[in-house]
Amino acid sequence: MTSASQSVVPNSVTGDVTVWVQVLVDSPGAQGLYTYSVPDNCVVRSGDILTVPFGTQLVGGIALQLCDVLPNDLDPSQIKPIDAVMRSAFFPPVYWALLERVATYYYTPLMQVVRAALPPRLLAKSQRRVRLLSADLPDAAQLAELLSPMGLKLLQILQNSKTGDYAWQFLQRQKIKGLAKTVRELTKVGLVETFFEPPQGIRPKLQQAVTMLQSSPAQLTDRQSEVFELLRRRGGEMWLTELLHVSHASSAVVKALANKGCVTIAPQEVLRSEQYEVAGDQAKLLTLDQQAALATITGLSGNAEVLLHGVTGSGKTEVYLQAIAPLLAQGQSALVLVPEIGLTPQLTDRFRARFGDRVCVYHSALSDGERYDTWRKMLMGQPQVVIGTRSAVFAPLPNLGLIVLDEEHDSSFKQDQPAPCYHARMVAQWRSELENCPLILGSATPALESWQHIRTAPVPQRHYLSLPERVGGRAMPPVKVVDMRQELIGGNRSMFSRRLQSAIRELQATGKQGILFIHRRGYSTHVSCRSCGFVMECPHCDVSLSHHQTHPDAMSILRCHYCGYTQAQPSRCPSCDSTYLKHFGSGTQKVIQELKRLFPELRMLRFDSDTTRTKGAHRALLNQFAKGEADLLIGTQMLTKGIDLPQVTLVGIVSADGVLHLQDFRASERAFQTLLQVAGRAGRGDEPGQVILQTYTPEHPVVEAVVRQNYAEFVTAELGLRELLDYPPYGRLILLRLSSPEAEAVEKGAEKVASVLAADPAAQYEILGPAPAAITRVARRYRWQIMLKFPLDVALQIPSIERLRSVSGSLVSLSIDVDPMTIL
Ligand SMILES: Nc1ncnc2c1ncn2[C@@H]1O[C@H](COP(=O)(O)OP(=O)(O)OP(=O)(O)O)[C@@H](O)[C@H]1O
Ligand SMILES: [Zn+2]
Ligand SMILES: [Zn+2]
Repeated sequence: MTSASQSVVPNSVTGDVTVWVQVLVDSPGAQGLYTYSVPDNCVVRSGDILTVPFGTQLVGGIALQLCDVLPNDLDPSQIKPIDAVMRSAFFPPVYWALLERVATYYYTPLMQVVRAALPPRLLAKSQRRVRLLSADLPDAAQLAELLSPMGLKLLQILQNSKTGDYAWQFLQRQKIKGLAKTVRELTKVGLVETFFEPPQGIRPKLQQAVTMLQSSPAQLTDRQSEVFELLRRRGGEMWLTELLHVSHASSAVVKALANKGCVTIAPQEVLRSEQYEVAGDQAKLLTLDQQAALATITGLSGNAEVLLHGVTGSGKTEVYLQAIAPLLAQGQSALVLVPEIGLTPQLTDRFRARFGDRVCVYHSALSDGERYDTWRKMLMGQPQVVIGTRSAVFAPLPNLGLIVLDEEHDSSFKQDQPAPCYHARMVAQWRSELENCPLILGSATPALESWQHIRTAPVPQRHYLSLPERVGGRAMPPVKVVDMRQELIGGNRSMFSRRLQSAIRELQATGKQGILFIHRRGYSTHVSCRSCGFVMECPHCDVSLSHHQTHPDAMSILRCHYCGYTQAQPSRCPSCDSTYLKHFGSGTQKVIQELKRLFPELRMLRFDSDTTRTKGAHRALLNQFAKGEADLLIGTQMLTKGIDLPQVTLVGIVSADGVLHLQDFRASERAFQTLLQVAGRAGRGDEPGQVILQTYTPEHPVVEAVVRQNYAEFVTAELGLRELLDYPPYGRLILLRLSSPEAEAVEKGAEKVASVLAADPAAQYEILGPAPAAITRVARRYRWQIMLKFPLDVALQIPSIERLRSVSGSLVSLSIDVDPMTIL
């Protein structure tokens, strides 16, 4: 594939030079680019959305590249013309350059990247229609002279349409010879145009609107002038339903106004978006550290990268807000990326309070219709702030002035599957280069990669900015470690230490609130037989089943967190028939049951992916908690981030061990980040906070680092270990994942792929594996992997994927993960 960035050449058809266009075709059968010719009367630019003939169909496509020489293996007589230009200059050229870069770096076909970037079904099922442009046609004699017989026939058909338009497929059935040519003929003389109708379900939503036409019409009835007056006071335009509702008038009254020529009633596009209501808010007086950071950021011009390293509660968000405000005033837009939807409500509220409806939210939990509308709003080019998760890094914002990645260390910025397995931080770096705008990476616990990237290379465009203290001189909450082995020795068999219990009791007494962090959702992590040791496992995956039980009398359910398999818990051990099945480990549900037993009065809210599945559930739960409707918020990973509630004085970590003992070279880094983030939720208001961290391994270096809350110290030690092993950020990785329903096929396939990799003369990598994945079977597929370790500063070059796929065998699927984050 060739680069689209060099191809902003408008089609200048002069003389007999034929112009060819290379098109990215949106059809499941399409691979790579296809060449079409551009008909004489047609102007194509790269970035246009086209329809092209493909096989027996007409499909959507995107013009990537224009050329005036045909690749020499192609026969000009075999090349078909494009059918029509549906939308001109839909995408700016730098946008294409970005998508191409993603495709190349992540070894993914460009069309797949396009699909990841575009809202769903934008091209896929769009329907092409033809419409009459004007009702006043020239007279019959003139038309007969102007048009071919087929042209006349088409015109007649369209005139018979009530709406003046017909679907292409309908017209094809009307026996018009050379429909495409005929439509072009009519287009050329300005009688018709073709357009894309968005797919069903995501077409623009229309609603009747009433618009005032005169300022003070005479001769109205009392009722009519009342309604008219109301409309005028509301700015002269209202939705019909709203006007009827507010004025208590009947639609006959409004119709009468329309008949008298005072108003029009016409359908208008409603842009669907999440409903919200927030009070306005003003810029805060910055602390000295914030001021210094903001001064650097606003002083940047063009491409630059900033690491904003601010401890939890140091006011990073306020810096983003004040950095964005002047951009909007200058007509530029900003993109703010956040890791998870769970923490967007509070953040989006803050942005909306400051910038009102110039804020758009874009994430995968929106309905297709909402996503489509948000896209349209973005493309309209008004200065705006888009807040979104990972995929919003592709938001087509014209005139981008700044990109912010909040909580940049978070692993949910990386897409694990499907391809492209991109990291939004990487894509944001490219985008800021291509758009020539600054990028801010914000975190209390920066990723080692980001820290190393900014700190080591003394490049003028990279800035390290620090906010070492909390706003308002608030203290960081002290972290108290409780050794759970000592508790056991002291006779406490509960999962709550005496210290945590008394802290919870104190919460209740003083009316404060607390957050309890548990590593796992569900009830317990696994179920096994005390008599024979049998562990209940998923029949489709090599993992143990988790036990779920919503309340003590509810049925016990076993669930696989990898494939969703669910079964009732048997009453006897399937292996030895004993009745001694026991639950091990504690999930959110078990913690809640235990707390209910210890503190019958305690009001609790559970916040994990089980309770936040429905739309708006995050916001509802957080609102309830913020309003003081519960004493304790109990949840998983999700509540480590972003929650900013001044009344929270206690954070309890029920067991740090689950986070500490993961088997991956990033385990320590992740554990440190998670624990420090969750600790940071305490003491953000006027009352000081405290953190109680329970563990069986208090001497673990990560626990010690969390107690000292010293990022730099932790990072220095951790970087030393990484350097010894050439792991990132001292080397780079590509993970090849193979899977198959056949155990033997995947093992053989992995070995063959590894031997091709080893035989590559250009190889600059070290091969680790092939080896079975840590979880060797998921959803009935056996999994193997091969890790390639590259030194820094060499290109991540591997043999072609087609080659690797061809040797891996037909039963095996192979995917490539560049810079993998999870290696399970
Ligand atoms: N200059 C300021 N004056 C007064 N209050 C401020 C100021 N800056 C921020 N705040 C408030 O301090 C609180 C913490 O700020 P913010 O949430 O932005 O911190 P943060 O650094 O993003 O924290 P975290 O990383 O923990 O999410 C917020 O309630 C915010 O409104
Ligand atoms: Zn048993
Ligand atoms: Zn399973």
